[in-house]
Amino acid sequence: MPDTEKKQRPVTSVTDNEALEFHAMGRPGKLEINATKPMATQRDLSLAYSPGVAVPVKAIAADPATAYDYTTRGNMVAVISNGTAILGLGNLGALASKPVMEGKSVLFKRFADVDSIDLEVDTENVDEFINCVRFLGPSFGGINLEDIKAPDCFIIEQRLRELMDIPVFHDDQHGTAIIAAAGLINALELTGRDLKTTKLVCNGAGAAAIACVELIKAMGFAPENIVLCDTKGVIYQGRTEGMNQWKSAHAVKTKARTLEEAMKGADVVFGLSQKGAFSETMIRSMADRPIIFAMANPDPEITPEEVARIRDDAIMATGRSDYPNQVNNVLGFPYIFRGALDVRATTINDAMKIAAVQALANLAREDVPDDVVAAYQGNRPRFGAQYIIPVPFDPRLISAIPVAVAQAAIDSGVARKPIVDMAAYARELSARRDPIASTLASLYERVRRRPKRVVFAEAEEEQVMRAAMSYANQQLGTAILLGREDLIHATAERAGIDLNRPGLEIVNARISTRVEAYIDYLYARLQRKGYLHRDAQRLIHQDRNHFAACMVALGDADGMVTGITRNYSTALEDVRRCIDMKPGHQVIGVSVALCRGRTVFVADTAVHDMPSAAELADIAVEAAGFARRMGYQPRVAMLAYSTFGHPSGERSERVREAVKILDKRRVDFEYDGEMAADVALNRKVMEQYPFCRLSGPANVLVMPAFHSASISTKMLQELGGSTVIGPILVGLDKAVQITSMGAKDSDIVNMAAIAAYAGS
Ligand SMILES: NC(=O)C1=CN([C@@H]2O[C@H](COP(=O)(O)OP(=O)(O)OC[C@H]3O[C@@H](n4cnc5c(N)ncnc54)[C@H](OP(=O)(O)O)[C@@H]3O)[C@@H](O)[C@H]2O)C=CC1
Ligand SMILES: CC(=O)C(=O)O
Ligand SMILES: [Mg+2]
Repeated sequence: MPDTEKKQRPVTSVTDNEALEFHAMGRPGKLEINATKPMATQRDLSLAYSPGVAVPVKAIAADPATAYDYTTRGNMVAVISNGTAILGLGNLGALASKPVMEGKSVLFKRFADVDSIDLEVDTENVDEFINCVRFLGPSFGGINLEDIKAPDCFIIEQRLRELMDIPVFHDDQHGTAIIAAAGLINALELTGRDLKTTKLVCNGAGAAAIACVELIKAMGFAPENIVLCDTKGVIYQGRTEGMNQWKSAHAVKTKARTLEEAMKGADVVFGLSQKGAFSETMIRSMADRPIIFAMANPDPEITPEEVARIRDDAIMATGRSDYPNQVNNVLGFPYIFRGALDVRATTINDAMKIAAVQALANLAREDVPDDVVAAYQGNRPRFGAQYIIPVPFDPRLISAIPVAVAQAAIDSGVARKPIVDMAAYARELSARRDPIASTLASLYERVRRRPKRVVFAEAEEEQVMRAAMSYANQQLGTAILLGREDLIHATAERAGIDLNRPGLEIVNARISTRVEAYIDYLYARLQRKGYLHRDAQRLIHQDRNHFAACMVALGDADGMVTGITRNYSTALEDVRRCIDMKPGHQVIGVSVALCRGRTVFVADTAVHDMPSAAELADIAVEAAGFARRMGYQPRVAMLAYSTFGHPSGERSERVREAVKILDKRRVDFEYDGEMAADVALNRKVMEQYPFCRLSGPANVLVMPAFHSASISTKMLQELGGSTVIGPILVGLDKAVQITSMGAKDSDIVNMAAIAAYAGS
């Protein structure tokens, strides 16, 4: 495969089954609603509901602006669709659009901390749709229209903008136009082209296409240099078939009648139409250094691999996250609404859109921070053909785009609550982003760049096999399936998994040529610990954990995952017989709990039952080191049931002692204790102890003993709605991870990736 083609290869792929299981697992769908105020006591209810609620009701009636102070309105956006143009899949109806709309809602939350709810309106009648939405203004700070077909979307958006006093923004139009324009500015710069003389063909003349063309014309593109095409071919002056007023506004004088004719010699082509609409002949006929944005989702008009096969001078972008240069409105809508909501804008106007375009284009020209380096395919992305637009995981987006949008809203007079200190606003925005998702993305990316051989010790189990397949599919390396071939094949057949694919390898311990080497290795380690040679033989022949751990110990695999069929401590004992701890380290378990945009590391959740003071200090050091490797500045709280001496007790005394040991060791991270969990996690409660040395709420919690660590993380997961990853084993000399019994395939893949990462 030529290098250019390799560079364009998608780096992740998911199967249809995985996609369905992802949506079905746990609570079906991708969203839930949580209360933000306590709802426990009679008093809480009296405040939240009758009679207390009457007070804000009257306040809002007297002054509607106070709705932003007393309700969710100011941070709440509705994602509304009728499903008439779902991605590039066409008109599949309101109900079928729900997964996409839920997806947009979670992206609002994930990227910009905007709360959002999806509303699917089951009508194709424009007036009915408008009448349904126009009365929803009091509920929301903004309306994000999505996947509504042209030309209905133009009428709907225009009328709703006139009827409502909050931003109404059709994402497929303006979101797409903003991102495409930013990418185009940069691609033109890279190819030395001038906006005024560049020739562009846009295939598609619907919502996204018309908005893109309008925006770039507003930015100075010459109207006569843009040719629009739709299913009937070129939109030329005088055409009557399949026309509407929005298409007519962009009709040009040209002899070209087909897309193929229009694309001859074109500098730029935008695809906002359908999968496969561009042929190799069309791409070949374009000018030198062509700019190709194939933006149809989920499958582009032409794939980067196809383009790379025929030209090596193209700048290529798609709407997908698994190729370089993702031109997708996900880079826009969360941040544009963030900025608009924060100044209580009445609308999102052209000045705000152009500010977003400039901010995005500029960001791609700056040096990228390290977390983007890891999250991007290949090496440090530098402004160039493979990097014309920031990646969605770029942590700078959350401050750069909303600030630009908010400033433009203020300057153009549509902000109801101008921001005075923009620098402070930018800092606040950065604090809204939790780094864990980009950290995990970087971790996966780093493994992808140096793929690893990970042995899945319990490959006869279905969820393990699924995880192994996903590991291979995501190009993280080779997944070694350890088990008996006949049983592995039987499990695969039952699960409908095709084992005949690259990246999967079966190792049968019974017939492996490495058995003797493993037995010798194990016997040498255990002979002075009461084990006979035949005990070592038995362990290697009969126990897959020992076999797998020896594979890792002797370099036949880079990492190992186990834990589904055996309890944690047994699996750990098996592994420890074969693998030592890293010199100068302690083996501990760290669990990563993600809850409502906040991440905390909890230790030791796996190894030490009743740690001594010295062991607690070691645990703090290991856990802080791990948090740092995951991209956090550790603030370690040494937890107890007491806080700074009250109430006193033997267990707390041990924690206090651990703090003194850390003092003596002069460690290079923040720590303090002993303290109760609320003091550690709640800034207000911590303020009652002004001498506390932590500069903010703790993000590393060292538990006084295994039982409290285990109980609290399990409660967080079951009752607190947290996602808990781990326990992740830290401090072993080789990369081994143990999942909990009953872990899901996605948990196992995470563990395999973490093992592979540690082994890199
Ligand atoms: N990357 C991104 O961020 C985004 C990508 N898109 C993608 O753009 C595409 C269009 O979406 P949207 O504008 O919302 O949908 P619309 O339904 O509003 O418009 C679709 C347009 O595409 C035209 N079209 C469809 N198939 C072809 C074809 N084979 N050749 C030429 N023209 C064709 C239609 O022509 P006609 O008018 O003759 O029916 C119509 O003009 C989708 O694939 C969508 O996924 C959309 C938004 C964002
Ligand atoms: C990305 C998007 O919104 C679309 O393809 O419709
Ligand atoms: Mg869309």
